[in-house]
Amino acid sequence: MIEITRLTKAFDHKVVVDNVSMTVETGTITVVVGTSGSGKSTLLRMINRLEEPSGGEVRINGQATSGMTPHLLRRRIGYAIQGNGLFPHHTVARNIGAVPRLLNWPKAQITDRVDELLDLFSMPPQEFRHRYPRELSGGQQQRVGVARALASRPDLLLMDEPFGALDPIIRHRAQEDLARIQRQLGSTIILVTHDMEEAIRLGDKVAVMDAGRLVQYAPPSDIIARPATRFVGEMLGEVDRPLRLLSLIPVADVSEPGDAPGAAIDAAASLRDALSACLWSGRDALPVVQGGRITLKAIRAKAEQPA
Ligand SMILES: Nc1ncnc2c1ncn2[C@@H]1O[C@H](COP(=O)(O)OP(=O)(O)OP(=O)(O)O)[C@@H](O)[C@H]1O
Repeated sequence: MIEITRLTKAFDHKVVVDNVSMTVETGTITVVVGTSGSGKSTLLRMINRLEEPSGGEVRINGQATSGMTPHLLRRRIGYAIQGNGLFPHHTVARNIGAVPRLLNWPKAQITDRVDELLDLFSMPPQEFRHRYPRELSGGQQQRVGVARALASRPDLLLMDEPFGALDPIIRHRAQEDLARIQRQLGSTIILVTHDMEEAIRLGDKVAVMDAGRLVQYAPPSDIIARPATRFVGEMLGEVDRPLRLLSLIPVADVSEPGDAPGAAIDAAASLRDALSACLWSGRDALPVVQGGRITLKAIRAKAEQPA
């Protein structure tokens, strides 16, 4: 568990992170979202002490980071940034193995870990292990950057706009990869972005920052249904709110017994996908692959503004 208590940072008397408190549960993804200059990166960089707090504290599994040696702290915390920060003259394997090497892991264990991570990121080790960063696409470089940050099985992974440089299609795939890998490894991740769509898609919890303050910290469905401030509402974009809400709910939650004509939809698909299929094929209900059906009426009820 990561406990952030009254964390504050001022640069030349200007407060850029203002009294932020939040608790991040082990094995979850927390996404910090806000406009440019709201203090997101500074908040993140105080967690691994790339910036020293002006006030407040961070505890990792009960231990205050202020009492740890910064470079030892940073070996326990993975850090992935936009543009991946890979060493250009080192192979993929050497890049991924950088921290385990610093920690003096035995060579065979490092090789196994590198191959395991490459497999996990769908990059066959035989093909990619010996390549240099320039011999990879932007999306592959980004995956290697994340694999490197995860290599030593850190207590925590901090990610600062990790997908910022990717085009929308690759970006979506990278987000799906990260969500899958996080579930598989049970990692604890704090990710910074200015993209609310990304925050809602990835976060178990979303932390919204406005001018240095944490204005809402809640699961995505709460953020959408009950934005705490006008600023949070603006970040969401009023028009898309029902669709965003539907994208968080699986078909399985509102399917019912009964039949419907035409192609079936998977129970794990979102209500947004189901709505899309209904509209596109002109149907009022769809059969569900695993049995039962999903109706337009049930989808609509879930998209209405909560009372
Ligand atoms: N080393 C520094 N010295 C002085 N001011 C700084 C320093 N680092 C950040 N700031 C200021 O602190 C404020 C918050 O910056 P920060 O990078 O945390 O915001 P951000 O929300 O991550 O923004 P962005 O999305 O643009 O990266 C900004 O006004 C920035 O200019």
